[in-house]
Amino acid sequence: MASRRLRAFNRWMKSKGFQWSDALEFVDTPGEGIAVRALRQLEEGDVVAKMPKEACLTTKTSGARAIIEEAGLDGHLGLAFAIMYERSLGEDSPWYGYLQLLPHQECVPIVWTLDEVNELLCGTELHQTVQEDKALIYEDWKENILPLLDLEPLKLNPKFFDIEQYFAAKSLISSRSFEIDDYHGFGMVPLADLFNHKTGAEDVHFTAMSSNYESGSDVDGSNNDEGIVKEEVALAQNSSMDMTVSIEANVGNNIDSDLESSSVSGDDTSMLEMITIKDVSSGTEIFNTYGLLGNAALLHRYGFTEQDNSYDIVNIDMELVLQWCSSAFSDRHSRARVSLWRRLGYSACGSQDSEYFEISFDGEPQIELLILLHIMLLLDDAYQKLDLSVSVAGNCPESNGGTAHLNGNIFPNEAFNMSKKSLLSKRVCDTLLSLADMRESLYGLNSVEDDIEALERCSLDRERKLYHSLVLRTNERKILQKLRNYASQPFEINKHSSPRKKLKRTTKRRD
Ligand SMILES: C[S@@+](CC[C@H](N)C(=O)[O-])C[C@H]1O[C@@H](n2cnc3c(N)ncnc32)[C@H](O)[C@@H]1O
Repeated sequence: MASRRLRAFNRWMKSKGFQWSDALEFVDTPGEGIAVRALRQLEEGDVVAKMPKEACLTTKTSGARAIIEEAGLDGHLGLAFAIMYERSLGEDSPWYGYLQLLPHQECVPIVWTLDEVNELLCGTELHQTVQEDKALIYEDWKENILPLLDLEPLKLNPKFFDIEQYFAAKSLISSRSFEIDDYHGFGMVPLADLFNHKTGAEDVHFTAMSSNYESGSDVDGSNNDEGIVKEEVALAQNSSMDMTVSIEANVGNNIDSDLESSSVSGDDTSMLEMITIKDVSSGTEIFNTYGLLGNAALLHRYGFTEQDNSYDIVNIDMELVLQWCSSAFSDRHSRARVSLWRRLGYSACGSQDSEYFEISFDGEPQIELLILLHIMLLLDDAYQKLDLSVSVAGNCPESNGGTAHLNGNIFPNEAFNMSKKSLLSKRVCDTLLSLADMRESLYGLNSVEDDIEALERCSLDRERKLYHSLVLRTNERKILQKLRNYASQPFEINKHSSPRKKLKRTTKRRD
């Protein structure tokens, strides 16, 4: 039996022209939220749901469109305003049936208190990011939303637009918005956002027929269907959203089994679709995937983590490397060596303001870090020789990556053949061990064993924030332990090492 809020949502979807397979069951579990399950076997390629774009909550469809455009609220800022605005209308909002199903906010770290952030995320990849996010979100609100409350003709009820409501709206956008198309931009897509995530195990894809102009209501639009392309639509910041489905008897606008035979199928640019990408067994949850994300990114955007997430990474900030340098060498030495490393065409991840080196799930450091440490530790003679060759060869064009230089004539040291193994001298390994200790010290006084024990004692239901932050902490610290193992027995490890996975940096990026 569907919960009351689900029944209301089903009625709302029906009234708005949503279509979904009667093989989908929406399951509402108190404390856990909603999941989608398969009531019967689904086959690869089944269109299991169709969502009208006009029924999605976007800056174009919201009643706040004129205010948003007049105030120049772009992107997520505009969408957050649209959500707050529709919420402020209560039952008068065309999205009331949808909004009543949503949680007030998602438990992502931006809605934690600053004390919780500082206590629970200390040392993790998210600590600084979330501190910065909270400050920036507050600034955005103060600069862009607050002034609108004073505008007489708008008559906005401040209660629905205060900072707390803004954070709540931002948390919903981060955890459940999709990029719809060029016209709508990001938006809330009812039904599509009911599917939970499983890393690397998607059952469905979310797709849209896109065209240059999407809406007849757009003054500039011309309903030109030329160049229609069927595209996978991304869940918010991600490249794709995959899902698994769950079952329960739907009331409302159920469509007989396979929606592909329905009248709206085909190149209909006004509809979004959910399509199974593999067979799904009866009775199992249907998952989407929000991308191949490590726990820092999962917690940051969606408020949960996964045990044994092989997409986890730890970063060593350039600042930490420079701290180590200044404890071992003069400032002049450090500056000159970093400068040579850069002139050879190397760089770290991130921007110049916040550079970092990745340590993979297996504990393998990014090669650029090894090369920097190698150069830092070169004896003066070798350094002078290398510096001279780089100068003679002229400025290294940036397009010519460091690898080419080191493999070619510019790097004269024969031993320097770019394999990780050749870079792992005793001194480089010792430095890696020091860096691992320095990085570890950021977690505070608790040992990793303390954290593991705390996690075992922790209840996911009652202490959600603590639980997920402990999963993040312990997994990061296990990677640092693997880095230590790597640096302690480099040749053994390198014999078996696999190519480092190229992982997308997700935690220090500004959304
Ligand atoms: C797009 S919504 C999915 C539907 C959601 N369960 C609901 O109740 O509406 C994303 C949110 O669902 C939850 N979620 C999704 N996948 C999860 C997972 N594998 N483990 C724990 N929570 C998950 C998280 O709270 C996340 O922010």
